Amino acid sequence: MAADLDLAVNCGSSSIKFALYSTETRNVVVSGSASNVQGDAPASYKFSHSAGGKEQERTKELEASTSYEDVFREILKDVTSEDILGSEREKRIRLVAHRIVHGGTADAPILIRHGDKEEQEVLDRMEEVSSFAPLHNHHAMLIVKECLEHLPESYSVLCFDTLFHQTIPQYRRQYAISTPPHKTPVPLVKYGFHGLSYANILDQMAEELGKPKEQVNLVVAHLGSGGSCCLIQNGKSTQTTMGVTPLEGLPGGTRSGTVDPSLIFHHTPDCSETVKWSGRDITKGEYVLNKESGFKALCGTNNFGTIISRAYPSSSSPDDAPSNEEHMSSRLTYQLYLDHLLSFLAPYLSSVFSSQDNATLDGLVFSGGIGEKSAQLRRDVLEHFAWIERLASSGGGVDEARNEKGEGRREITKAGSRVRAWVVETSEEDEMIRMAEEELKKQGK
Ligand SMILES: Nc1ncnc2c1ncn2[C@@H]1O[C@H](COP(=O)(O)OP(=O)(O)O)[C@@H](O)[C@H]1O
Ligand SMILES: CC(=O)OP(=O)(O)O
Ligand SMILES: [Mg+2]
Repeated sequence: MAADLDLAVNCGSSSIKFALYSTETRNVVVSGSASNVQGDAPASYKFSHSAGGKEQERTKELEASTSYEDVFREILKDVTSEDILGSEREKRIRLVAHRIVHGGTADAPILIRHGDKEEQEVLDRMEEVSSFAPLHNHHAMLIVKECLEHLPESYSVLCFDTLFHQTIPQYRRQYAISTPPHKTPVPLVKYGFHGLSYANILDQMAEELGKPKEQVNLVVAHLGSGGSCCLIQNGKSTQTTMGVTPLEGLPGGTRSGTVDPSLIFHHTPDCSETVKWSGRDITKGEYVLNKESGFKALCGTNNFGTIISRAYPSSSSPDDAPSNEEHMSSRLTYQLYLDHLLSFLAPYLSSVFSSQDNATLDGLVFSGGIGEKSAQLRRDVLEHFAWIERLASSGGGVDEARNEKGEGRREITKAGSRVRAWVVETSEEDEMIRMAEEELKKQGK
């Protein structure tokens, strides 16, 4: 049997999402995710696959100390087992599309296969970039190596989050800081991340609106363990909140987001010292800002669902009532997050409305784990922009029923709204497979 499946592997900071696609139909054959990877609780994964016309689900809880690459090894073994892929097992995999958060200066995806003469050079180049996405790149590259070695017949395609943001103008990429005296692995400018997600959301919204991508204007909030916002004008990224690394912008589960840069020298005066994290050295400053900050530092948990339920406890379940301390710290975390989010969304919306060539806002999109699941956050954001509807006497604003109850991709504002808002379930995996297949074709493989 010829290789008839493509695998997408999305290494997030706390999750590994994966999907196997049929090369012929692009239908998803297996899809799943691991959560709590490298977290405090033991990692677990689940996936579903169709067998004999029926959807079947498997789940597995792993030991607390399981490393990132061991979580992936378990998943690969399970997903390619004989009862799922038949006797050909992993030989059926034609290519693996990998999400690599930081691509450095790469301006296209990179396609490699075990034994290619460029293999080591690509791995070395990517390792150099690793410290610019400390929660992501190193782990993702370990998984690339694992796939190169254990799936030697398959191509690996590195799909970079940074590619989508190459259209951001130079004056927004540049930081107002002197050039360092030493050579850095990549120029110290804004790169931006979550690009695979933004590209997928743009595709979905163009389809939803029945418009060519080149005419679509969106303000997108991708809110997961790490969150960012993106301004998309005429189908191109023109601004985003993350920077030279994924630390800038919004706070996340364990990330500080933007803080006064001087803060770290007072908080952790020895910040250039290194600490071991996940088998490698990172500076203490980066460790504090990436792993000991964010929601976790503010209120003790990095789960935004828990934060909302503690900040706004329901009177119908008094048994689950949070302690006063949990309630107060969660409320503060929620208010801080909402405030930071609004401080990025407001200027993005105003950029669209004040544009000289195309001032139509097609949508304010909520996506990522938090954006897709938190109706309250979406409502609070939209209520902040209700003055636009009042000024225009549009009668628009949030549609409570669709915001609270709906499923999947949907508009959550009333007819006539000037700020039309949508929930879009992003699929970085779909975008990676599209990108990887295009690259394979381009290279005539
Ligand atoms: N019911 C919920 N309400 C709000 N946020 C939630 C809920 N369930 C999960 N989340 C948040 O979604 C995040 C995961 O989002 P996701 O986009 O999958 O993350 P990743 O950054 O790992 O790709 C979790 O860290 C959690 O904070
Ligand atoms: C770039 C980034 O923060 O990715 P994720 O949200 O998947 O961790
Ligand atoms: Mg993610």
